[in-house]
Amino acid sequence: MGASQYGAFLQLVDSKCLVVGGGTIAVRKIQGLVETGAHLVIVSPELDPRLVDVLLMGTHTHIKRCYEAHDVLGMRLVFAATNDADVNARVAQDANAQGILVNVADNPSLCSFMVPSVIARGDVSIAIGSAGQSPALTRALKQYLEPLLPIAIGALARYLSSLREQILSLHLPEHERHEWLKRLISVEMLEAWRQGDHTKLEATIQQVCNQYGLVVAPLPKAIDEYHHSKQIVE
Ligand SMILES: C[C@@]1(CC(=O)O)C2=NC(=C\c3[nH]c(c(CCC(=O)O)c3CC(=O)O)Cc3[nH]c(c(CC(=O)O)c3CCC(=O)O)/C=C3\N/C(=C\2)[C@@H](CCC(=O)O)[C@]3(C)CC(=O)O)/[C@H]1CCC(=O)O
Ligand SMILES: NC(=O)c1ccc[n+]([C@@H]2O[C@H](COP(=O)([O-])OP(=O)(O)OC[C@H]3O[C@@H](n4cnc5c(N)ncnc54)[C@H](O)[C@@H]3O)[C@@H](O)[C@H]2O)c1
Repeated sequence: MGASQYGAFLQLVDSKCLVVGGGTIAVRKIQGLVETGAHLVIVSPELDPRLVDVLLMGTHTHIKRCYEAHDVLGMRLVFAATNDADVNARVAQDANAQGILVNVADNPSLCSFMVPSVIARGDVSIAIGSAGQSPALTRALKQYLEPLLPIAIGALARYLSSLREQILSLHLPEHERHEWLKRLISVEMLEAWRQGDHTKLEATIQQVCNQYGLVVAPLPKAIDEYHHSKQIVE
């Protein structure tokens, strides 16, 4: 079955994003934004104390007043998260008039994008959504899937990325290159690695790399980190 909404991961470094409102829901949206490198402008007469640390980072701004139409100008994304439905609807209208993507916390029909539930492990993440049908289901699904994604999967991605760079630098014919890169990891290897058995992954990587005379770094530290993170989680 196809999806009614289009999934995408946004690159927001140095982009200005507006959050209208400074309560519980604004805090949640902001927590998901701070690590992206976006510059946040928060317009709200009141501010949840949890946002004090965010402002101390020095790259974000708080404008202590009610929303005004010009606040949306120059923004990449806009979040309407006040507890006033009329204000949220106005924010949506103003953002739409400027062609800016807008998220409206209390009205899915006014959203031009919805915020997914995210399982994040460094650069590896899973985003889950229900097109606004049931945020509670979305959140439960995240909790259900979370144990499947070890914390060290981010480190494994970095390891595979360095191998991939080496392979790309060999300038092999496209078909051969793709075959190689696909052989480096599979569902079976991932599952074994997740269970703490890294031999399959190690053997395949060695075999593939030896074939082309590539020097492989010793066993990915990711494996050690995996055991370590497992101990922390358990
Ligand atoms: C995923 C997550 C991301 C985030 O917000 O960061 C998110 N909602 C989360 C939790 C959550 N939200 C609500 C509950 C109570 C249970 C329930 O209502 O089911 C719970 C569960 C809880 O809190 O446990 C209430 C709620 N939510 C919306 C409305 C308005 C409406 O539907 O009319 C109301 C009713 C307010 C009221 O009752 O008046 C609307 C939206 N919420 C969305 C996202 C978008 C659709 C996502 C999707 O496609 O599923 C959308 C459309 C717009 C948006 O906000 O982007 C985050 C989980 C984060 C995490 O933990 O991982
Ligand atoms: N999307 C979701 O996941 C979700 C979940 C629960 C609730 N909601 C909805 O989100 C909305 C916000 O909920 P909340 O718990 O954060 O509310 P809240 O009362 O904690 O915060 C509201 C914030 O809006 C600010 N505000 C009010 N009028 C404003 C204006 N004119 N301009 C700028 N800021 C203004 C207030 O100062 C306050 O900081 C509610 O409508 C709620 O129903 C959404």
